[in-house]
Amino acid sequence: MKTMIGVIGGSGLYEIEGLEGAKWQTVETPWGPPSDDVLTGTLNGVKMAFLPRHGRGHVQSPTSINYRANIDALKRLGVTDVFSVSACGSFREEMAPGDFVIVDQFIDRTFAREKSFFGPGCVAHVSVAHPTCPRLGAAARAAAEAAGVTVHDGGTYLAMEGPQFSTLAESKLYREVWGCDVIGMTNMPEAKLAREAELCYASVAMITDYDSWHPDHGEVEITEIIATLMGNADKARDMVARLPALLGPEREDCPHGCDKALEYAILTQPPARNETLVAKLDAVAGRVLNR
Ligand SMILES: CSC[C@H]1O[C@H](OP(=O)(O)O)[C@H](O)[C@@H]1O
Ligand SMILES: Nc1ncnc2[nH]cnc12
Repeated sequence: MKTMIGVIGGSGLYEIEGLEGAKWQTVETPWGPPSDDVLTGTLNGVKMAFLPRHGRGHVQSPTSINYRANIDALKRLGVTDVFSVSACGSFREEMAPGDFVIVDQFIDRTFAREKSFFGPGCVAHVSVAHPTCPRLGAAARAAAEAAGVTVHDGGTYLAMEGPQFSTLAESKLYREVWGCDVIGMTNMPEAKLAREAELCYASVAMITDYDSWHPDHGEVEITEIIATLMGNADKARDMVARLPALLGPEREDCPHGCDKALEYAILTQPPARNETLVAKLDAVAGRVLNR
């Protein structure tokens, strides 16, 4: 099977460079419009698709992002492997602004978002015990290190609803009691939806600030975040450019089973399925619904 790398660019990363045959493609999905058109092309012989999570010009808030449409659009285009790149606050002294963290766990505190492609008439339960793909995480780490970034391997991402940053009490709770490492507003339900869509998913947290817990840094200042974001985005583009050589143009089945997540997940029996919902699931779950 051919590899197609999908990159979801977070705050500060609204385009990538160097794609051969680059074109912005409009993708229609049954879940509504994605955040923006998708930039497609080829890099080192590997197909690529880039989607700015908030849209070019930063139009969508963490709550208004149509996460289902974004994941569906990437799947519909043929993406096999998704790298999420996000601006995050840090709960760890050693995870400093400018560093990248390869996230491998999440605590989902979001509450105002559509969290599943499935529902009445087609019920499915996938495992998200290990919500990221170790194979992609290793590639992201190698690519970021080659780009000269300080990388931390593994970390728990607290996904908050936003758009306001956390209170001091929340920041301390997430850090001291829940043991989280980074905080952001967008990786949930994105990671859960990627799993439902049988896409391998890795999350790279680009640290911009120390949230509000750090005694020497005070509260989160958006001006500081933006300054750090610009440097981080350059490093992220360098990292992304190195991914095709690491993954290669041909792909085996995922050794961790991300691409078979729906194998036994759908509980609704064929005669009881809702035809309208099943039709909407053509890209996401066609592999198992049409067999
Ligand atoms: C730039 S400050 C907060 C904003 O940045 C992060 O976005 P993303 O995860 O897409 O990089 C964070 O989640 C908030 O949406
Ligand atoms: N401190 C923070 N909290 C939530 N999202 C963020 N994105 C960047 N910094 C953040």
